[in-house]
Amino acid sequence: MRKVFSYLKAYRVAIGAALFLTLLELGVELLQPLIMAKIIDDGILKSDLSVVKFWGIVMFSLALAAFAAGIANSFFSAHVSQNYGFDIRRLVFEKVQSFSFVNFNKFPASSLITRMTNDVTQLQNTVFMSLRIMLRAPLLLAGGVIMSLIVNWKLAMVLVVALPFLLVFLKWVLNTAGSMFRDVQDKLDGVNRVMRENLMGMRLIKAFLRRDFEKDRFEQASVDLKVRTVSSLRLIEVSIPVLLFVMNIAILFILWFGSRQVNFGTIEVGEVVAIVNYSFRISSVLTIISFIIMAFSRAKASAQRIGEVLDTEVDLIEAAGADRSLLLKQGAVEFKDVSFSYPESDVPVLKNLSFSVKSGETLAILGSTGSGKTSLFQLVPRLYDVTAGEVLVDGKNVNEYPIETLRKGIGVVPQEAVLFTGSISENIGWGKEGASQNEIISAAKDAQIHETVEKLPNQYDTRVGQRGVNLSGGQKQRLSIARALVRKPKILMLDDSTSALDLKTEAKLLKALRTYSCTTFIITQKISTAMEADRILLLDDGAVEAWGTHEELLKNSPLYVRIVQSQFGEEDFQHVKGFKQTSST
Ligand SMILES: Nc1ncnc2c1ncn2[C@@H]1O[C@H](COP(=O)(O)OP(=O)(O)OP(=O)(O)O)[C@@H](O)[C@H]1O
Repeated sequence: MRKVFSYLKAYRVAIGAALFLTLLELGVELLQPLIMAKIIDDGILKSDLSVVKFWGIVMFSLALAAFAAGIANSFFSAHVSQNYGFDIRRLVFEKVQSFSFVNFNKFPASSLITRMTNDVTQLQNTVFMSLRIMLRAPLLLAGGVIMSLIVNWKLAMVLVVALPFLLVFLKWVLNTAGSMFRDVQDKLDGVNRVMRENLMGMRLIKAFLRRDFEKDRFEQASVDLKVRTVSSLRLIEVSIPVLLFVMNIAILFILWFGSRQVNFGTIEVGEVVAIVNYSFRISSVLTIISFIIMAFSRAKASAQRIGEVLDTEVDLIEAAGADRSLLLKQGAVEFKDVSFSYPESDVPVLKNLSFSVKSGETLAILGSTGSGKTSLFQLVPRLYDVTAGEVLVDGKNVNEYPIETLRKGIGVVPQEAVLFTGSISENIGWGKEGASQNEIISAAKDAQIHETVEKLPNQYDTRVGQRGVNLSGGQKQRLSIARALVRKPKILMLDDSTSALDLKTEAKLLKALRTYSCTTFIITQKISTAMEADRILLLDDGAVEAWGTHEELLKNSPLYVRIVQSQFGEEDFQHVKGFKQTSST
């Protein structure tokens, strides 16, 4: 938490200015009752109008100065709080960008969004409030007591006795409210999670008629948030009457003692008025302090949550000795006895895989669902690290490459096409920083999406709706492929990315890919696609069932033969066998 607040150091000058102006305002506020006492005792009670006039003008001038100081303070406070919020949001965003998937598992997306938005706003508001009033309130409290002691120490002892009780009580409220607001922020994560899932799955919810079910789910999350918020606020609300009750009793004492002393002639009326005035100011300050406590408790919880993100150790890091000069030149890939299990599970997903793909070759990966195809993909660009064995690119372990170099040379097309809000052009160009329009169009042509884009109302400037809502599945897939092609990767990895394409379009795409000097991995379920590859890797339950050319697999792998038969039927199977044998001779 301390670390989160330490980023305020960058604004120490503006903070200093804001605090100085607060002190100015505070000084005026503390002087006012004294001047008032002077006007009453030396002016009104002695019927001396010149004293009333003089001190009246002084009081007015001071009020003007305090007004100007207040405005300037607001300016500095807003400057510091907004910039600080901006910095924290950027830091959290950058940190999240560096997260590995293991880190992501610790923080659900909805929670990260709340931390980057609501939690940062809480901090921002608290910093603003601190610079405006948080310092002023305790100082006014202490100043009020000191000034009362100066006016008449005997009478002011009432305040000296009452205040320690109040301060202990306030500390208890602060600690208790802190943990309660932590719960509130966690419940807010819950509401965001349900909301996010609903917005993303709206089509499914409508198609499955699950509106009422989702409504109940949302209501439950909302009720949880409301209950927690109400109980936290209630604590603060209850604290205000307690504070005021104690202070009112203290004021009654002051009036009772004061009036007796006035009768005995040991104290001036103005002095009693001044101390009562200070007491009322202290009462109002205590109310403000309750609200400050609320803000601070919330900020404390938010700072903890932001601190958790910033302090997270990114476990997938560049090796200390990564060779910065290393370049990914050929794109040859070799798996050497690779085993892998996801970090939070002991179940091996890939078992002792060994195979290699020469530069420029195409490898098709086949296997039943859950056999580990996507997991295998993730090891090449180091989205995960192997548990055992080695993944080599151009003969070097992937760990030896700077992560940026490695990933720059790889074009990944994920199973589910991910598009961003923006134009078609921007979505394709996203794959390569500074891609020219010609490069974008050329990639689109090879990905077989150019003709489709040309028919759109604004061609390449057509906006892609949220997550590509205005595009078909096949169009989204081809845009994703274009995005990977535009970076002219040395290794291209297509994760079942042609599943929504018709056979003719797919054939054209595969032909275009041959013109790229890159090593290509294609996860596919279709034998017709696999047959186009130089080699095929057949995975079964995370292990290599077979690896080789189509013909070799037909000879050596009964499982491959069964898959071919199931997709082509016995008659066409003979044809497929013959066709491939003929074409290879
Ligand atoms: N993030 C994860 N954490 C833990 N286990 C996972 C994770 N992702 C996948 N798995 C498990 O790893 C195994 C292999 O999954 P993977 O996605 O690699 O299979 P796949 O062959 O690509 O499947 P499909 O063809 O259905 O896409 C599965 O049993 C799956 O449950």
